[in-house]
Amino acid sequence: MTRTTEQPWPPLPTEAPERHADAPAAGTDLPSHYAHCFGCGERIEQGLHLRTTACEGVAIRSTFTVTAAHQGAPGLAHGGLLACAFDEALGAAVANLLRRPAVTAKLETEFVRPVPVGTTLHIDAHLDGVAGRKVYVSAEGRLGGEDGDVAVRARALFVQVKLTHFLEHGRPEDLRKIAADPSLLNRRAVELNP
Ligand SMILES: CCCCCCCC/C=C\CCCCCCCC(=O)SCCNC(=O)CCNC(=O)[C@H](O)C(C)(C)COP(=O)(O)OP(=O)(O)OC[C@H]1O[C@@H](n2cnc3c(N)ncnc32)[C@H](O)[C@@H]1OP(=O)(O)O
Repeated sequence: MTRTTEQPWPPLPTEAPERHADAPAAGTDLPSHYAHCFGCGERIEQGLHLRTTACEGVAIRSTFTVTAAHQGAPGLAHGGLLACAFDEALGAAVANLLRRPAVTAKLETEFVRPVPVGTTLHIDAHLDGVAGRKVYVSAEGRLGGEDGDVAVRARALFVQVKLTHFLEHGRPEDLRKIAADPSLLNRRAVELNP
């Protein structure tokens, strides 16, 4: 079986991603983009509670601590939730560094080592290339620290979208909740009307 990482990446010619002039400075802790996001939201008790910091260049670093609520096999993280953690970290890289809203079109994950409950996964995500609205981004997750063994690799295609994407497709009652309490959404993450 061919491993994901043996296939060319990005899969087509791209331009080098350019960090937006207003992207958060390296070392800045990035707030959750939405309080009810399963990946980073503070209002989801059993969510992943990813924490993300901007790095130099076109990179970010996230941490995710696996809890008993995230099990697949006894004492081990569920692979789907690990994929979710990477979706979140990759999306945070795209949105915060390019400052444009984008959604995941394709996400590939490679599970290299089991991730036990109680482990903190350190996820380094970096933008790899841009082709029109398409943004190619990849990440590695290490066990226990930035020098730990790689447990998961992921790469994804994000497609930049307009604000209308969320307004047209989002459930009206959730959009109304944001209108009533704008603090649920971090509007500074991206330029909503570039
Ligand atoms: C008031 C609200 C404000 C909100 C503000 C938010 C701020 C956010 C801040 C911070 C976020 C950080 C964290 C987020 C983390 C979580 C991210 C997620 O989980 S996102 C949910 C899951 N993903 C979806 O639900 C997408 C569903 N899919 C779609 O909506 C469409 O398919 C979409 C937008 C991806 C593309 O549709 P088209 O009609 O716009 O464009 P077309 O022409 O189809 O595709 C564009 C290009 O991409 C290629 N493409 C699309 N899908 C592809 C695929 N699967 N594989 C390969 N290429 C693909 C196409 O071939 C095309 O390429 P060519 O330009 O022609 O070269």
